[in-house]
Amino acid sequence: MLAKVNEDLLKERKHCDFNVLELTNYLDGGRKATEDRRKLEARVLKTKGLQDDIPEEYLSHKEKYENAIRKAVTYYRVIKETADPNQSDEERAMSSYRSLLPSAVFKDMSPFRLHYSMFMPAIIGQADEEQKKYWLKRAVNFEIIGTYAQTELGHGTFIRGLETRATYDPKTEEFVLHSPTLTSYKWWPGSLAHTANYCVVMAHLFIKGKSCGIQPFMVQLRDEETHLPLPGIKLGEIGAKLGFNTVNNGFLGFEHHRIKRDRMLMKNSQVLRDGTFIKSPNNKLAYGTMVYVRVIIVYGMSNQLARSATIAVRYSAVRRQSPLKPDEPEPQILDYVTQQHKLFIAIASSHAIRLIAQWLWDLYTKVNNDLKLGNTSDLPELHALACCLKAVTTADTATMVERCRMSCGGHGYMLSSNLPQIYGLVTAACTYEGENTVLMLQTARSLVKAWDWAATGMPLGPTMSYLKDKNTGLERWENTIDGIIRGFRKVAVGKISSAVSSLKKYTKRGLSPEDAWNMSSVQLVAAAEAHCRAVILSTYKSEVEKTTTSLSEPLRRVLHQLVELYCIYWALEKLGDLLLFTSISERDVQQLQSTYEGLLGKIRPNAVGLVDAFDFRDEILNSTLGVSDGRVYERLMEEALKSPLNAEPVNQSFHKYLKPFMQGKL
Ligand SMILES: CCCCCCCCCCCCCCCCCCCCCC(=O)SCCNC(=O)CCNC(=O)[C@H](O)C(C)(C)COP(=O)(O)OP(=O)(O)OC[C@H]1O[C@@H](n2cnc3c(N)ncnc32)[C@H](O)[C@@H]1OP(=O)(O)O
Ligand SMILES: Cc1cc2nc3c(=O)[nH]c(=O)nc-3n(C[C@H](O)[C@H](O)[C@H](O)COP(=O)(O)OP(=O)(O)OC[C@H]3O[C@@H](n4cnc5c(N)ncnc54)[C@H](O)[C@@H]3O)c2cc1C
Repeated sequence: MLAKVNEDLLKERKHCDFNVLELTNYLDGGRKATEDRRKLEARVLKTKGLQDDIPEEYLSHKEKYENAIRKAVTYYRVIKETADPNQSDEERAMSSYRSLLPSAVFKDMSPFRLHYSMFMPAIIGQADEEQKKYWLKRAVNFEIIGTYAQTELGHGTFIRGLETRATYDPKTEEFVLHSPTLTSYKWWPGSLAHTANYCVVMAHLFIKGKSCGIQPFMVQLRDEETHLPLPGIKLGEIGAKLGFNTVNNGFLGFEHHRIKRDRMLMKNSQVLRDGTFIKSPNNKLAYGTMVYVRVIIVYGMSNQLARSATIAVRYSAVRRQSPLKPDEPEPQILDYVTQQHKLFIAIASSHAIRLIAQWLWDLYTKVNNDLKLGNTSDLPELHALACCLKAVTTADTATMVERCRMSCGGHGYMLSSNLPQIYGLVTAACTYEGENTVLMLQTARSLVKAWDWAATGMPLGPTMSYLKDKNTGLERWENTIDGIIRGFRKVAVGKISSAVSSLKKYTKRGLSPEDAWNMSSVQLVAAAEAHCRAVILSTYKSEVEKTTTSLSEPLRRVLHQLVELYCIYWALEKLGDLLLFTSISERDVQQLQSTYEGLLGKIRPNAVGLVDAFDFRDEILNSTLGVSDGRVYERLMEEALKSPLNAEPVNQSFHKYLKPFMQGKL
C-alpha cells in the first residue's frame, strides 16, 4: 500500500501556479537531460550495497571510513558500467561534477572525491600529452586512485612557501623528494591516508642548487599489490574533523624518495635529461588545478543550497506552530513572513549561483582554449573572478544553509535532518581551495590595478569595465532592478576608490607598499566583495533574461520574481553602503521594503513547487525533514529507534554507575 502523503504538502502542490516539470527541465538544461539524469539515478540507486544498515552517524571513525570505501567501490563500479562508450577519457574524467548522486550514497562525502575533483583535473591541466594519455586512462578506469597534495602542516595559503623539495639528480635522471622539517609534511589531502596509491605532489624544484619554483609531480605512494607505503614514504590520517570524516584526509612525508624524471608533469615547465629547466610561459599555470576547482565549487554550492532549501521549505509546509490569531488553528510555519524571509532567499540564491557557475564555467572553458593557443591574456580576469565568486558563494551558502537548519527549529539540529552534515560540507569550502579572505585579497589586487588602468584610459576586462565610469556625482536613484545593479556598481567604485586612497595615505606616511596593503586590507576585502556582488546581481539578471525566452509565461514570471527578490534582499542587506555611495532615500528604502514583503507573498504559494522542481530524490536529500511525502514525524521516530541505545531497555551503565551512585555506594 502506498504511504499517504501529508495533506498540507498535497495542498501546496495543488496551489502551485507554474509547471514544475518545466522548471526541472530548465534547471537540467532540457527535457532529455532530465530524463537521462532520472534514468541514471534510478539505475544507480537500485544497486544493492549502496544503502547503510546502520545510520552512518552511529559508526565509529574507523567503521565510517570502511563503510564509505565499501559503498564507493560499489558506486563507482556502476558509474563505470553506465559510462557513455563514446566519451573520451577526458570527458569521462570531467563529467561527474554536476551530479548529486554521490550525496545519495555518502551522507558525508566520498573517499574518492579527490580522485575526481583534483587528481584527474591535475593530470589534464598539468601533464604533457604523452603523460596525460597514460595516466588519465589508468585513473579513469580506477586502475589507480589518486589525490592532490599541496598543503603542508606549516603552509596552506602561501604556496611559494611550501617546503617539500624535489631535487633533480642529472646522474640518475631522478628527482629526490624530501620533507626537511615537520612543517613540510603534506597535511590535509583527501584520500591520502589509506585510499590513494598515487598522488600529484606540489613540491619546490631545485636544479643544481637553483630554485625553479613549485612544480607538480606524479608520485606512487603505495605498492599496487600490497598497498603498503613505498620505501621513503610516510603516510597517515590527520584525525576527526567537523565534516569530511569519510574523506580520509591524510599526511605525507618523504625521506629522500626517488622518482624518475618523467614523473614531473611537464605540460607547462620541463626539465631535460641534463637538468636544463624550461620555464612555463606563465608561472601561474602551475596553479591551474586550483582555478578549475574554484569554478566547480561554485556549482557545488548551488546544489547544496538547493538541497537545504528543499528540506527546510518542505518541513515548513508540514510543521504547524503557535496560532497566529486566537481561536484559529496553528498555521504552517511557512506562513510566518520571517520564515519566508529566511527561506526564499535560499531558493533564489541557489538559482543565482547556478547561473553564475554556468557563466563562469563558460569563461573558464574559453580561457583554457585560448591557453592551448598560447594566449594567456584573459587568465588574470578569470583568476580574479574565480577567487571572489568562490569566496562570496561559499560564504553565502554556509550562512544560508545554517539559516535553513535553524529555521527547522530543534529538528534541524538532528543529524537525521542532514542539515548539520550539509553545513559541515559547505563551511569547509570557505577554507579549502584558497581561504576566502585570501582569495578576496587576490581579487582586490586586480581591482587596484584596474583602477589605475582606468585612470590612464587602458582597456579593462568586461567585468571591470564599469570602473571607467568615475562619475562620482550622485545620479538619481532608481528603484528598479537595473537601478539596484547600478547602485551596487557605485558602491564598488566607492569602496575601491576608498581602498586605493587608503593605500596612498599609508604609503605617503612612509609605510612600505606591503604594510600599506596590510593596513588597508579590511577595506580591500570590502571592495572585492562589493565588486563581486555587482557582478553576481548583473549576471543573474542578464542570464535569466537570456535563458528564459522560450519558457511559459507563468514560469518566466516566477523566475523573474526570484531575481527581483534576490536584488532587493541584497539592497536591504547592504543599505548602509547604498546610503553612503548612492542617492537612495528613506522613501526609496520604504518602497523597497514593501516590494520585498509583497514578493514574499507572491512566492509563498509556489514555494513547495519551486523546491520540488529541484527534483531531488529522497535518497539525495537523505533527510527525515525533507522527505517528499512530508511524513516527517514518522521518519523522525523511525530514525530515533535506530539509535543503538534503544536496543535494550536498561543500559549497562545503570548497573555499573548510576545505581551505585544513587545509592551512595560510588
Ligand atoms: C561538484 C559536486 C560535488 C558534490 C559533493 C558535495 C560537496 C559539497 C559542495 C562542494 C562542491 C565542490 C566539489 C569539490 C570538492 C573538493 C574537495 C576538497 C578539495 C580541497 C582541495 C584543496 O584545498 S587543494 C589546496 C588549495 N590551496 C590553495 O588554494 C592555496 C591558496 N593560495 C594561492 O592560491 C596562492 O598562494 C595565492 C594566494 C594566489 C598567492 O600566490 P602567489 O603568492 O604565488 O601570488 P601573488 O599573490 O604574489 O600574485 C602574483 C600574481 O599571480 C597572479 N595569480 C595568482 N594565482 C593565480 C592563478 N591561480 N591564476 C592566474 N594568476 C594567478 C596574481 O593575480 C598576481 O598577478 P599580478 O602580479 O599581475 O598582480
Ligand atoms: C576539508 C578540507 C579539505 C582539504 N583538502 C585538501 C586537499 O585535498 N589537498 C590540499 O593540498 N589541501 C587541502 N586542504 C587544505 C586547504 O587548501 C587549506 O587549509 C587552505 O588553503 C587554507 O590554508 P591554511 O590552512 O594554511 O590557512 P592559513 O593561511 O593559515 O589561514 C589562517 C588565517 O590566516 C589568514 N591569512 C593567511 N594568509 C593571509 C594573507 N596573505 N592575508 C591576510 N590573511 C591571511 C586567513 O585569512 C585565515 O584567517 C583542505 C582543507 C580542508 C579544511
